Amino acid sequence: MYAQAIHKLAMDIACKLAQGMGLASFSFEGWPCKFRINKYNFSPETVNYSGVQIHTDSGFLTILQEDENVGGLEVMDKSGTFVAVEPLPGTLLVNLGDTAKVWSNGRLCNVKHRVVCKEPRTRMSIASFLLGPKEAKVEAPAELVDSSHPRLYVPFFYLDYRNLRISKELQAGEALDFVRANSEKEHVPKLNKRKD
Ligand SMILES: O=C(O)CCC(=O)C(=O)O
Ligand SMILES: [Fe+2]
Repeated sequence: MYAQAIHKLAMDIACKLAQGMGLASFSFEGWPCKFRINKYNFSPETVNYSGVQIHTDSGFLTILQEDENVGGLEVMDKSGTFVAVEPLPGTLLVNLGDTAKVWSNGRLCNVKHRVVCKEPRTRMSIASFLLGPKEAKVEAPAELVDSSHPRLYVPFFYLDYRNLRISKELQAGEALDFVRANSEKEHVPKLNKRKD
């Protein structure tokens, strides 16, 4: 089954990322996946218009199966320039989200991206998101925190953070400012407390 295979792949990639950071025994058990099939009804009227506005993904990592024929995905590079991702049949594309940035204590980058209508053809994509832990808080493991790498973000529940992004309408990673450690913004304590 596609969903099972992609979930396993997402877990494998996450484990390899953790291994690469010296955390060979870190487990992503209990980090759920969510799947979304995107259909863009692009037409002559929508050419050059936005299909999906600039955003980061809120979870840990995303595996994108892009349309094999119709491009449109653009990824922002370090200089702030959008780079088009051309369709490449037989490949999957992986990008990291806000949760990866927090979990890695700022070492991994949450990539900004968007979809633009390039041509008047229907475009499909499948996005598979490895989100944040369901029961535990999102936080950098102790191994990634020391005096030269102080903890950058206060631990939070993934769902609270996702709701914060939605309520503040900050979809491109700016909501991370609200969970920054030593933030002078007042809203950190206002992250909704979970009832359980
Ligand atoms: O359709 C795409 O290529 C990207 C979709 C996307 O960024 C998303 O669903 O978060
Ligand atoms: Fe996305």
